[in-house]
Amino acid sequence: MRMFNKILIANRGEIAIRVMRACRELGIPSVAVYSEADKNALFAKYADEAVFIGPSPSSQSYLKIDNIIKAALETGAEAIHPGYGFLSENTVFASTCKENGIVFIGPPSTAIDAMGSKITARQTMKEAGVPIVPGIEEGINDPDEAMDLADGIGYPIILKPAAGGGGIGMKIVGSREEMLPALTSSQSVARNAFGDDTIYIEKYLTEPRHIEFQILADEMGKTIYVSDRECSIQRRHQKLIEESPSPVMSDELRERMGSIAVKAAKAIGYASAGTVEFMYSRGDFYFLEMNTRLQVEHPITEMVTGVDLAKEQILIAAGQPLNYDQSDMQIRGWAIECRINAEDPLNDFSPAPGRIKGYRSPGGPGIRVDSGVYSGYLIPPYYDSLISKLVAHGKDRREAIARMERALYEYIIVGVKTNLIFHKAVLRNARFRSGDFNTGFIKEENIAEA
Ligand SMILES: Nc1ncc2cc(-c3cccc4ccccc34)c(N3CC[C@@H](N)C3)nc2n1
Ligand SMILES: [Ca+2]
Repeated sequence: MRMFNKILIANRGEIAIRVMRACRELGIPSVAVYSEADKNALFAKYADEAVFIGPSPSSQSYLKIDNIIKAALETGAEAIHPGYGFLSENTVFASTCKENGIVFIGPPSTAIDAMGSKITARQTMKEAGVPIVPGIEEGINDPDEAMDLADGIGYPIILKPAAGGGGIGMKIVGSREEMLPALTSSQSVARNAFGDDTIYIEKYLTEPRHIEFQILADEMGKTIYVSDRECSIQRRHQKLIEESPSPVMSDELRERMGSIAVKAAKAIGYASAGTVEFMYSRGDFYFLEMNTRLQVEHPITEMVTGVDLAKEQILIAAGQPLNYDQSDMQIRGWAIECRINAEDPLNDFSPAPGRIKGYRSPGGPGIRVDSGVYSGYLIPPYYDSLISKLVAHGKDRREAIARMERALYEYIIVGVKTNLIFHKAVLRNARFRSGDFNTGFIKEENIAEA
């Protein structure tokens, strides 16, 4: 088993520090890459080495494959961890690493490709026996054909761009009469957003829950599910509060969904950490998509299982067999994560960068804060507005909620607007506390007026 001499983290902020912590615990030196705007950032100071890779805009720094490869070659880093976002699901980057003799800490690029297009993903899952939402597998372009297919599926249906994600260009269609205008508008949105107006149709599930399964797979094909996560508290497809396990989960359902998630991963020859997303509605669940990267919300899985997912990714990439069997995955207690963003709740939650003048993060029993900021830090406007992930673990959901509320009130961030007030409002909301919610929660509960 080869262990890397040095790992370069091709990311920034909290996730860069998270991966550097795993490196440090494994005794592996880390290399940070930073842009102009991040020259004073915590992650650049935390690493053993730091390399400047370009101007502030992501397109000239964190997305610039050549600059990152050059930094790895110059520092002699044998492996690169991409984190999430940026190049983490970019197959050209994964292949370029390989061509330069650098290990990409993540799945084989063939697995990333398999999940890249929603249509091929659906077809692959269907063949693997993974339940997918009733619909059609190939894209449609002919309106008349679309009308007949929609009749076959039964309204309401939802139109989805094949090349897209994050809900862009999706249209819910309630009846035959609405079909044509909806198809035309969905196609034009898809053409503008993705340069590809291929649309496919699915049966519309009314306000499903978003439940996802963390997967770990080694390079010999051994694959396990680690824990389930409930991610239904979202605004415009941005997750805000996640928890593990899901309030609707039972041992039986977990075994059923987990085994399907493992089947999905095996069908594409997956290796590393990955997440299979499902939509859950009235006891039925359907494959939504697979994320071929470590996700923002991975800490809640770590808190209830004790598995260090970033470390496991590194060991897997070094060719090690999985340290765990499925029977080792036991969920202990409950964990909740709140994404603390620098955004203005009174201005439609738009990003609100600026300088943090006062900062004190919460602590005490069951609290974990994964943050990339400090007092005096200037939050740049070029990247996402994530300040930190506040995670609370308790012996059960009630204690996890009580600890999260305590931590939210302890959290001091002065000088920038944040969504702390929004999280406080959700945590005290009766429907949230009952666990009986779905992806329609934010709209229905009008939390935004917190
Ligand atoms: N057939 C069918 N029925 C209902 C759906 C409802 C949503 C949806 C809509 C709104 C918020 C969501 C949050 C998490 C998961 C799904 C959603 C949905 N999404 C939203 C973006 C993309 N991840 C898939 N697809 C759906 N597909
Ligand atoms: Ca995805």
